[in-house]
Amino acid sequence: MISVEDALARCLALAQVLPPETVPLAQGAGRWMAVPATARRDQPPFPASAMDGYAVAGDPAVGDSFLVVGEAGAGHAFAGTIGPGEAARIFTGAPVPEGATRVVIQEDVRREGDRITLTGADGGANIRPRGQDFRAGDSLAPRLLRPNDLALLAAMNVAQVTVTRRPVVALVATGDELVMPGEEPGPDQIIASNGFALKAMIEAEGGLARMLPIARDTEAELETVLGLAEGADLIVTIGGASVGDHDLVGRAAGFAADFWKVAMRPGKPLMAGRLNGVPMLGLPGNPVSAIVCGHLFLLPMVRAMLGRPDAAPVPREARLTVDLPANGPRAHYMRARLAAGPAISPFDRQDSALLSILGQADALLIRPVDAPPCRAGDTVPYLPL
Ligand SMILES: Nc1nc2c(c(=O)[nH]1)N[C@H]1C(S)=C(S)[C@@H](COP(=O)(O)OP(=O)(O)OC[C@H]3O[C@@H](n4cnc5c(N)ncnc54)[C@H](O)[C@@H]3O)O[C@H]1N2
Ligand code: MOO
Repeated sequence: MISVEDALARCLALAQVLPPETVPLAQGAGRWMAVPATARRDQPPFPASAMDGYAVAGDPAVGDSFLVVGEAGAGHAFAGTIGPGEAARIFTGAPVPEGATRVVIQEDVRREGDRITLTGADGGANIRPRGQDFRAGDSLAPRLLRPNDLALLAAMNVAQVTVTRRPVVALVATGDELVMPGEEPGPDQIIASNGFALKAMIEAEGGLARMLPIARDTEAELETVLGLAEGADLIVTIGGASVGDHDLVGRAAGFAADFWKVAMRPGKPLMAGRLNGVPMLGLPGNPVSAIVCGHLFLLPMVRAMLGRPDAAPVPREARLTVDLPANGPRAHYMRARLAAGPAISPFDRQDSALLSILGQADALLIRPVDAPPCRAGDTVPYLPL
């Protein structure tokens, strides 16, 4: 058995960064930027009014009056200059005319014909300086593109964004006992569940998951289904990783193992290697084992293929709420719940078949190999789920 750290390093070494591609901005959501983007203009490109009102010069006081000599709207500048005693009607987003130094909001003005008199003063200049948001040449560093980033890129006049090609991950569930949700299981069958969590996890990270048909427990069928994974950047099998007579994944034709078995709980039978040259991760079948290994190894591989520098999970720290006994020779990733503090409470039941517990968990409390007993109040590492 190898350590979790060694297993992760080996998984990351199997994952190569994929090539970039250019997509229209409207298709950029959830994609990983491959190179920085550069603003092509200042924003705002001119001093802009922040309010509806009147643009005036100087530092006027209540009671002062001005002649309205023109109008500036968003998209329609006033070409003239504002001199002493003059004002321009102005609207939010409009370029502030030459000579004007502040915008008096219309609530602070009485208008009679083409004259205005100040009745109040909100005190602000109400002018957004040119380039206050960003300047031409400013750059946006690579990131997973969220909706806010797309608006920023659009404002920068970046119409297309260069992103890493999405890693295509083929998911192959194995086992005679499995049927898909909605099908009628036989008396000795269960519903295949793990692939649904893994697909959602992969896609939330910017990958594309292809769920292949369930492979029954014969070498021939496993080979057929693995053949359908052609074109995938990463093949992920679920189940059939352990030592039973029907655990066939490690013996699949074309599979060259890099490692098998990791000193961890859950997830001991994890394996990785290449299937006919394509990186392959063999997840254990127990639902919690498959999903925990998905967080610890599969998502880091997806991130590495995207070219993300932050591929490996980074543990955080929380205060333990209960005493825990010494840990054994396998690192334990205990399903746990976080509270304010943060405080962390492991669930009493840690069987790796319990999806109902995983559903209530929002963290994995990490108990390192051979960790001594812990007391309530001790600081412990965890990974958020
Ligand atoms: N003698 C030993 N037996 C086992 C060992 C061991 O070291 N020695 N390891 C145990 C551990 S730890 C795990 S984890 C499991 C993993 O075994 P496999 O990867 O071979 O998984 P299966 O046997 O195929 O399935 C285990 C369990 O999970 C259910 N399963 C499988 N796939 C799915 C799926 N897609 N969705 C939902 N549930 C699934 C399957 O029905 C089994 O109940 O081995 C232990 N045994
Ligand atoms: O360690 Mo196995 O991965 O369920 O319980």
